[in-house]
Amino acid sequence: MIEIDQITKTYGDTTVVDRVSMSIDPHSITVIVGTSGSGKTTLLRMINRLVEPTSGTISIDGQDTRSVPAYELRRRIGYAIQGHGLFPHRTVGQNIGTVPKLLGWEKARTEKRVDELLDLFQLDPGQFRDRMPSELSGGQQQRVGVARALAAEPNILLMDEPFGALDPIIRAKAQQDLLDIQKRFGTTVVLVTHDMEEAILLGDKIAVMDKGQLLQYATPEEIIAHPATAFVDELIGTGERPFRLLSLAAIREAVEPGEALGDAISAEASLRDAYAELLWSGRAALPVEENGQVIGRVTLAELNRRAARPQ
Ligand SMILES: Nc1ncnc2c1ncn2[C@@H]1O[C@H](COP(=O)(O)OP(=O)(O)OP(=O)(O)O)[C@@H](O)[C@H]1O
Repeated sequence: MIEIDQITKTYGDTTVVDRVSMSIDPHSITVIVGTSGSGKTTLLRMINRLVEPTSGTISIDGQDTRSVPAYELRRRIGYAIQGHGLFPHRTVGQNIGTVPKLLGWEKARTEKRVDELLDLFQLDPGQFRDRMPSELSGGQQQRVGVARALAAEPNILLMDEPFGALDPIIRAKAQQDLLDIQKRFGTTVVLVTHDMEEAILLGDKIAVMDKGQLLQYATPEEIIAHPATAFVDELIGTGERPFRLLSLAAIREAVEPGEALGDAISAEASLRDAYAELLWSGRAALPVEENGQVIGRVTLAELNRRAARPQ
């Protein structure tokens, strides 16, 4: 559990983070979203003390972070940033092994971990371990950046616009990777983005910041249904609300018994995907398949119901 209590950062007369309090549950993904300059990065960096708070406290599992040397905190907490921040003159393997080396892991253990992470991110170790960062594509560099942040098996991973520089297809893949990895290791992830779509896709909880203040901290469903202020509403995009609700759930959750005509859709796709397919194909229902078997259908009527404002 990360407990942020009345945390404030001022530079001269300017308050960039203003008495923010929030509790972050372990094993969850929390997304901090807001416009440029709202204080997201500053808030994130106060968690690992890359930025020292002016006042307020942050504790991790009950321990005040000020009681731990900053360098030790930063070895314990993974940190990945936009543009990956890899060391240009070190190989991929050396980059990923940075923190294990600082922690004094034995060479064999570090090498094993490096190869394991490369495998996990679908980069063949034999092919990629000894390359320099400049010999990788942007998407590959970004994966190495996240692998490096995960190298010492941190319980907490901080990510600052990690997917900002990626094209839409690689970005969708990287987001899915993150969801899979988070599920597999149970890492507590705190991620900064200015993209509400990404926040809704990834976040168990979303923290909306504006001008240094935390306007709302709630589940995506709650934020879409009951935005705390006009600014939060604007950030969600009024015209997008029904589609955002539909994109939160998989088709599996709305399957009902019965038949439908035409090509089936995967139960893993989102309700938003089902809605698009229903409109595009002019059907009132789609067959739904899972593991190659039709398991029922999803109907336009049910999606209309689910896209309406929650009561
Ligand atoms: N070291 C610093 N000295 C003075 N002002 C700073 C410093 N670091 C950040 N700021 C100011 O604090 C405010 C918040 O910055 P921060 O980087 O936290 O915002 P952000 O929400 O992450 O923005 P972006 O999405 O553009 O990265 C900005 O107005 C910025 O200019």
